[in-house]
Amino acid sequence: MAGSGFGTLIRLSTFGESHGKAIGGILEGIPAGFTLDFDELQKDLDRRRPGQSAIVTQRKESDKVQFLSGIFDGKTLGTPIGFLVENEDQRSADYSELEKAFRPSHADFTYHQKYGARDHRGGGRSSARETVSRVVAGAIAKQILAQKGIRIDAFVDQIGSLQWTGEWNSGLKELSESTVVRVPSLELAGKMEELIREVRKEGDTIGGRIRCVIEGVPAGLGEPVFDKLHAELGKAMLSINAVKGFEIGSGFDSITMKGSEHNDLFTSDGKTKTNYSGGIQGGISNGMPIDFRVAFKPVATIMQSQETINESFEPVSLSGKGRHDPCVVPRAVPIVEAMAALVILDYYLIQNSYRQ
Ligand SMILES: Cc1cc2nc3c(=O)[nH]c(=O)nc-3n(C[C@H](O)[C@H](O)[C@H](O)COP(=O)(O)O)c2cc1C
Ligand SMILES: C=C(O[C@@H]1CC(C(=O)O)=C[C@@H](OP(=O)(O)O)[C@H]1O)C(=O)O
Repeated sequence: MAGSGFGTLIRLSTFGESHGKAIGGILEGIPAGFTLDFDELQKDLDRRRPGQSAIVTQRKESDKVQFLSGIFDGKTLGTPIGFLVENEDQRSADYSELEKAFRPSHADFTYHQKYGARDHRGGGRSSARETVSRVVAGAIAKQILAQKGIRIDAFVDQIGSLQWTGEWNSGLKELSESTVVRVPSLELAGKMEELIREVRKEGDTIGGRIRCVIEGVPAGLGEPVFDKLHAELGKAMLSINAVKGFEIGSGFDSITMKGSEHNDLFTSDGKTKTNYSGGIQGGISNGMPIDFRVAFKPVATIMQSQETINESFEPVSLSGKGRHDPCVVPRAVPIVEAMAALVILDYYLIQNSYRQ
């Protein structure tokens, strides 16, 4: 069945439900002979892990990855890399009401309509628990890209109406990662954390935005016309749970600009003075930083009573149970980086296949 695999030369397939035995994946196309840094990989998993701070879901998972194939003596073999991460802290009884009723705006209703059968425990396959596999695969891709001088930095730049308006440079990454929210400002981090705590106290949720900057990408990556680089990045980002928007470069602000303001004028080294294109023109990277933003909704499970319907479409009221994120963006930062890394490595290898 379509839907659980992503990519062309670098191809990730994932499996698993939130309250099943394990989550895992098969990653194909990783070149042979690459020495993996397993501590670095675990760091990315820890950045995504539930229970990492007081402002995220309190489900406690160790998220230790077990590699089953494709790696020998710490080096990739070029064969499929099979891996899994066990689920350790499911509390499935919290979800018994969801066997028959649907949470408004989660995926309970649509999974039921599509398959006529679903694992209602913790949202089953629709839970963002699945993204642990993306982070394992993306961390491997990110390490390979780093060796080629390509770095991927995502960070939170908005929660609710609190927005970071500073100038990004990769030197800010350490600062942003030192805050639980993952925003590059200590002052704003405090305000954002406070906002998330308040929202959680009200039993509610709030949305936010992640910006991602990819530096060191050579000109030439991207496959027009249907597989444009920004189209693939857009698909990768929109496949992440709770994502509602993707903007590259000037994005929706371009609507009100004139060509004379918006054109990125060349400099003598083939770069451009401005980067409204966000590093991609005609679906092909132009050598400038790739720069995009991803909008996340306030997620569905709220600890307040709401009217909904059951499987017979009768009205029932439902109040969220279980352990949930009041705001998902701090934990989504490594997921955005992982999906970006899978796309860039895939397109890098495709581009190399054109060259002798
Ligand atoms: C890191 C992360 C954590 C999430 N945690 C929750 C959560 O605790 N509760 C919840 O209702 N949704 C959560 N979501 C969102 C749901 O997985 C998502 O809304 C659901 O699958 C429906 O899909 P859609 O919102 O993309 O349409 C999370 C998403 C991400 C990226
Ligand atoms: C467990 C994780 O996050 C989960 C994402 C999620 C959801 O609905 O997306 C709902 C909550 O868990 P459950 O699936 O048990 O309801 C979160 O705790 C994780 O990211 O590892």
